[in-house]
Amino acid sequence: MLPNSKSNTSSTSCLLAQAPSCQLPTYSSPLTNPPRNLRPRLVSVQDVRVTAGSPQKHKAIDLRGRHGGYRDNEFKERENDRDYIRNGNNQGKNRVRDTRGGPGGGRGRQRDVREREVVNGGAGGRDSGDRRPRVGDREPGELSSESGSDRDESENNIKSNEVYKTENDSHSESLNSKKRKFTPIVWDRDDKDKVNVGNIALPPPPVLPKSYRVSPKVVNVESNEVYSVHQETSNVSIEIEKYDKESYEIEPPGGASSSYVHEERLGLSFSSVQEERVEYSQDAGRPEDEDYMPERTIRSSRWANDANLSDEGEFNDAPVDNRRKEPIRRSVEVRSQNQSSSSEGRLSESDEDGYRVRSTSRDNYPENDLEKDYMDIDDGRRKYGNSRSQSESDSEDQDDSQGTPEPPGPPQRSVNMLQGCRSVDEFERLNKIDEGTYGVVYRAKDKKTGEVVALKKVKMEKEREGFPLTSLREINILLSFHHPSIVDVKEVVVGSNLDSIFMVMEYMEHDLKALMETMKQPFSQSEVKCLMLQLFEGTKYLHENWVLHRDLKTSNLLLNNRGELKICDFGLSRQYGSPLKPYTQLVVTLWYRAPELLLGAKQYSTAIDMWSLGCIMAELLSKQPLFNGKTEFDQIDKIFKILGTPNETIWPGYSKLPGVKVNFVKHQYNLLRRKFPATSFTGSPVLSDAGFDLLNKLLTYDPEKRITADAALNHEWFREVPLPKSKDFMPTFPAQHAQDRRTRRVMKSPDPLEEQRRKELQHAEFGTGGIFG
Ligand SMILES: Nc1ncnc2c1ncn2[C@@H]1O[C@H](COP(=O)(O)OP(=O)(O)OP(=O)(O)O)[C@@H](O)[C@H]1O
Repeated sequence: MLPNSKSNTSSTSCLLAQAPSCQLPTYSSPLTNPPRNLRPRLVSVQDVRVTAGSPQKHKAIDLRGRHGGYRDNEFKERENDRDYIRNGNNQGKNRVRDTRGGPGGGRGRQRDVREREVVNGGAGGRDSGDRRPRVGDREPGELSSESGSDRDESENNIKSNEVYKTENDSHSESLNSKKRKFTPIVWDRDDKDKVNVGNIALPPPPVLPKSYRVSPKVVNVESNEVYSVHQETSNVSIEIEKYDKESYEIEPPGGASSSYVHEERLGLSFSSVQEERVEYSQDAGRPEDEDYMPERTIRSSRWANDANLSDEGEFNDAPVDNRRKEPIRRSVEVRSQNQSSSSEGRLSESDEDGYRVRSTSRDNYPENDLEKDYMDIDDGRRKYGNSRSQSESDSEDQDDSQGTPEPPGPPQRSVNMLQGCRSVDEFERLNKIDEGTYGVVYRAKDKKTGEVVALKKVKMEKEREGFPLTSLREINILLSFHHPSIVDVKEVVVGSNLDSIFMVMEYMEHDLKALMETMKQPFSQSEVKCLMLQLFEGTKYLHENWVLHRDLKTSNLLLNNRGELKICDFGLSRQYGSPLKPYTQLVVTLWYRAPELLLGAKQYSTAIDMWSLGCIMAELLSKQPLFNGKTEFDQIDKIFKILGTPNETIWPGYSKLPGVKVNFVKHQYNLLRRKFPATSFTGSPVLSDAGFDLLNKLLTYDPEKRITADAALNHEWFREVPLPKSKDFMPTFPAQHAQDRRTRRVMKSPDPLEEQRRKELQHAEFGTGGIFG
């Protein structure tokens, strides 16, 4: 039985009747004409021609208008509608907001900060973000809601001891009446006879307006590669070139600066170059391309000078000069490592999906351009690891040093990419924000515009196998997708020593994990609603555009002082399609990992992100991670203890999951409600019945029954009092610029990539597949 949430029904419907525009903002998918009876297809640059001078030509140029327009024209408008509703129900508050202007609001905001007093730093004094007029922290309706929930408390406490089965089953009942959009099904014309086309609406693939930019070649002396970043509004392709030993060993006169190495390399004729391409854009760099750059030598480029002059470059962490010869030997080692391990790197050892071997026949390409485009990212790493298709690899890997066969497809670009990307020297480094395993994030200032941005440097020094796949994915996706709830990548810039690549992102003052660790009180329900709405909106956008994030967690959710939440870190994200294919289960940070992943399901879909959102919602409400397991086994045990051990009845197919071999203890009850009572005398986080219903639906075991982002956006919780706080009224917090966020983190969840590495080592040593293997 579902928790009773009727207490607020009348007020909700009343609100809606007054202002139907209270509906949450919807973000239309960028493509307007969804294909019928076809797989979603990436609109290639062939399909979308943007003439030179188009406003979309450069993302950086287009950015302000795009975002401004989006927010101003649509989102704001709807927010106003929401405010209007609140005003209609709260005249006093409305008056305050309308008449106060800055000063009064400032007082309100300070009270916000005081109430949520942060441990470090004063009460907002150092806050450099926008200061909006603030009113009191708690919404007037909030208290009444909680007290309203009190009425149901006794009933709910009884329900909390009901067998979880009942609650989970009720989800499916409630969903029966709704059309589930869980796994969009697509098909080829060929498949039509197998699939009932029915009325399934295909989410349209993202539109990919062409805006072609190319970068200088970037030398990675560690892996003996030269990268060319081809940046389009919609797509980034990174071309990786390797050079043969002889050419590489040419001793440059006058020293061995990396710039000179670069110069020597560019001086080679392409016939002496062994070239491997990781190419994502079907015809990027077509000779007739208007943006095609005439070849220039590095000598004539400012980059040559910069490389020598940029030792003071604030972003150059890795010395490169003395290692010029090392990569020659390493190059050979790397290749042999690749051959023996056939690893595509840390991410996809077991990733069986998306592997499209590029053979000499065009027929072997996926027909679906969208699929191909993203899958080629995986393919790229595999290709780089294996150098070629599996069928060819045995014979050809052995004489890898003699040359890599040309991949089929469009003619190879033989131009020099010396224009397009700016240098990181055009930014002033302010401080380091965070350092992950594969990226370092800095706060920096654009010297020209004064704009403060975040620069994420792609770490390459740990890469044995070249450009990190996670970064390729992230750059590709973040440049393609535009949504107010997804962090915006403005451009890609290159390091002054030409050995690194940076993503220039909008700067966000906080991530939710670091922020919560400084807060004394958790977010209120109305604040959590505001955050969750934005989170569902961003996730819905991703899923509608066929992308799984696969690492949603509080440290990957950024918050600025305008109350805007944005999803970041797309390193683990990937394109998905239908029919589903097996993907690696080693995704999603352990604490946020869905049970189907923990139990070894080979196929999964958008529901894994929804589980993570359930964990996040609980964490926002309680300021504590919901399931903080130390190992996979511990994680699943913690889940079962709270939600009850699943069975075949509530989760058909459960018993066949590979991980269910283990004899789990049978926990009979769902105790989640105890953690989030409707009222509390113990300080537990309070959650209304409707809120609890949503949380339960997010944490539903059966992925097929788990709520979708779209359905979650329409959940009653967001329409009952306390209404979601407007972003303008969200509390602001002092930005703690000067401190690396990671060092401040108290509770760290195990990183899935680290986990994978550990497992690979275990696997190599013991040949086991882990606890569930
Ligand atoms: N645009 C941004 N503005 C401000 N801070 C940011 C931004 N992007 C990322 N950060 C900070 O950097 C941290 C790490 O970013 P991100 O997760 O993208 O890097 P990562 O190397 O992939 O990290 P991880 O190892 O946790 O996966 C975030 O948790 C956040 O604190």
